[in-house]
Amino acid sequence: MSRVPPPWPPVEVETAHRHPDAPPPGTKFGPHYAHCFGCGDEVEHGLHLQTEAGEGTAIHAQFTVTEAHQGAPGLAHGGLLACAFDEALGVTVGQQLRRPAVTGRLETDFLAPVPVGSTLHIVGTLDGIAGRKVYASAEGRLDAPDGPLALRARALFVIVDFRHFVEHGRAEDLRAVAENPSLLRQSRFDINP
Ligand SMILES: CCCCCCCC/C=C\CCCCCCCC(=O)SCCNC(=O)CCNC(=O)[C@H](O)C(C)(C)COP(=O)(O)OP(=O)(O)OC[C@H]1O[C@@H](n2cnc3c(N)ncnc32)[C@H](O)[C@@H]1OP(=O)(O)O
Repeated sequence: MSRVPPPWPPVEVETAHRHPDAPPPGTKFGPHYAHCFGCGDEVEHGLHLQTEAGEGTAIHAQFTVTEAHQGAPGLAHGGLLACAFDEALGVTVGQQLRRPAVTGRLETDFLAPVPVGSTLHIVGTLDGIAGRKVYASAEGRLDAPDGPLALRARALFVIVDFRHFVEHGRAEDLRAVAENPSLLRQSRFDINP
């Protein structure tokens, strides 16, 4: 099987520029939602991905693989690694463009096994924008920002209206957020605008 990936981005794009209000490099973001599996601080066995703004459109993210994240004995489950990239790239798009967006497509190349106890260092960047379509990609390295390359991911995010979340979210969870807005750890998401 050829390992040569198809052209990326797959369509003609404009350069994606960071929004003037995007936080400066070094800003730590914290979780965006307490119950988010990728970053939430109230999800016991979640990924607890830590994210921080980088230069340009980059985001730096890290998470440590725990026993709860195993697929094979002592190795991270591939789906959870893909989840980490979904989250990291979602933060890249959300924070650098300051627009709500959801994942339309996510592809992941698993280049090396990721053992329990290792810390994955992810860098995500924006690759271009075409209307509502935002293309972003990321690399993940083992145990150090310049450690061995373990994963690569590419994703299409689609910019949506905030109504997307209100119309599709389960009513009791939306109610819980309305009653306790601090569950949205970053107050930018207003579920009742
Ligand atoms: C002031 C604001 C500040 C914000 C600050 C933010 C701070 C917080 C930071 C960060 C937080 C975020 C962290 C989250 C991280 C995790 C993210 C996730 O896991 S998201 C959940 C999983 N994804 C879904 O549940 C989507 C489910 N899918 C849908 O709802 C729809 O399919 C949707 C919205 C993706 C598209 O539906 P349509 O009806 O709106 O639009 P259509 O026309 O179908 O698609 C638009 C374009 O995209 C292409 N497209 C869509 N899906 C595609 C695909 N799979 N492959 C290729 N192209 C696709 C289409 O072909 C179309 O392209 P053409 O405009 O015609 O050129």
